[in-house]
Amino acid sequence: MSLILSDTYVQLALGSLILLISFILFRKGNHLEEPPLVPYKYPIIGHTIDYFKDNKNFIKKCHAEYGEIFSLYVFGRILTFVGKDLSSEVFRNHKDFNFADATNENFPMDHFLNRPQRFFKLLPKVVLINLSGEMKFYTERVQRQLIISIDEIIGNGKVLEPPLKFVQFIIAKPIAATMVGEELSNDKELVNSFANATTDFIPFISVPPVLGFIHPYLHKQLMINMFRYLNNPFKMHRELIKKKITPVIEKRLREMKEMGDNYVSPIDILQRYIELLHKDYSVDIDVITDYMIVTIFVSVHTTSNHLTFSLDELVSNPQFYDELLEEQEQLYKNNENPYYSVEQIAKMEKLDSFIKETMRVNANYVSLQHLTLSSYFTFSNGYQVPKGRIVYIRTGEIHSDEELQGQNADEFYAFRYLKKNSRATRAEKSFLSFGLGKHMCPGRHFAINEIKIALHYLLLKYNIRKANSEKIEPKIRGHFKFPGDEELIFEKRE
Ligand code: HEM
Repeated sequence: MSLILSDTYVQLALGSLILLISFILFRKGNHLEEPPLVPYKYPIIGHTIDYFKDNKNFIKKCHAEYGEIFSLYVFGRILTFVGKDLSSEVFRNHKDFNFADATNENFPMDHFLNRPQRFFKLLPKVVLINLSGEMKFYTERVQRQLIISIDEIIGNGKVLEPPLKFVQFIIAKPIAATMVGEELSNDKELVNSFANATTDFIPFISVPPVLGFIHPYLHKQLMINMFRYLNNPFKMHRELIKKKITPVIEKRLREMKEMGDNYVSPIDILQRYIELLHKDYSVDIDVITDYMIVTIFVSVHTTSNHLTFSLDELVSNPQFYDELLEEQEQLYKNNENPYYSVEQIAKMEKLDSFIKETMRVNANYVSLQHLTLSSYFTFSNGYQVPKGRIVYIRTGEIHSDEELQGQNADEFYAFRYLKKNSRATRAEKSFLSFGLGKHMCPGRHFAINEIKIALHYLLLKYNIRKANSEKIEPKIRGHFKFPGDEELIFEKRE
């Protein structure tokens, strides 16, 4: 028997038979009322080329022809897309759909770090309670560090090209001060790793999932192996972060043990992780390092991107510049203290509306992918999706819908949200840049405050302009939007 099985042809035949049976069983087992699958010309390739070539117009066309919910065949996988009528059902039913699990399919961070799935479950709570919930402790520190980093990076004036590269450094220092304390945030090597750790991941995210044409699992395995075995600058950042935080963690644990109830806890996210994860004053430093890495990953690049988008919109829409500047000058004049309080920052209402409008128009056309967790899910219009299906939200369409956004939704209007009780951090089904529902971004209060403060100081200190008269357009890669690379000119104001 073993002799027969060892024959390559017999093995191949058996393998094919198993595949065929599984395929038939899969087809037979799926009695669901699935959303329409948009027809495609080329087998295997499906809609992949149209989807990546001109995502916005292709999705628009499919919506016009197939309605609120439809499916496409992209990189060997059926993906379902929903718009303004059904998206809230995805966010509301968080036991049926999960964003982190869908992200994990293409970008398995837990695997990269050799951790089991959902290892970092403390993270959203820590961010919500200890960062966004305790903003008053961080506001002054963020301003102090932003002023220093703006001075270090732009000084008496500079041309930033591409701007995002510089903005990452401006943003990384105050985030480092919040995560690991102000003393460590003076360490240039550490801040460099905070600034670049995420960007150094981008080559991995950008690998086109061609193996997905055979099976999505193969692409995931390729990414994990590339990450683990190829020369990888991200590992260098991780080692550096570990080296820098280790003595601080050890010192803090020693003092916590010695001083007991008299220990005055430093206020930063590192301390929170130490307190939550230590056992008898001993902690696995690799676990804390990985928590730090994931926290950097969700915070630095997202905030830098949106600050850069804001600068691009500021110079591309000069009609709003003077009014935005005036608000900042008023606030500055009326401030009697060296730094602003959370309440004073809340008064930057025009700036808040401007940032929200920037986020609205620069959202990815489709985003917020959610993996279907339950055996199937039935939408209110009767269509069903099976377990394992990734459902995308047509965010761009929702963000440019006149019924939801008001008049001229395709134009940039900086004061769209002014006096409408519609802050950038508010949960609204018409504004999805921070997601919605149970998993809505818990760091949004911190992020918006940091972007506001950075813009406030930049507007006061510099005349900001672009080199030519054309509007700076975002770079589009498939369904992703990135800030443009065009130079931004910062001239010191008198
Ligand atoms: C402008 C900057 C930011 C943007 C646009 C952004 C956007 C998002 C989005 C779209 C989600 C998914 C929400 C969903 O599942 O519905 C998310 C989740 C998350 N964000 Fe942010 N984010 C930003 C900044 C930050 C910052 C500064 C932090 C923390 C320091 C942070 C921490 C998190 C965490 C922990 C989650 C996971 C929440 C969960 O799974 O329950 N984010 N963010």
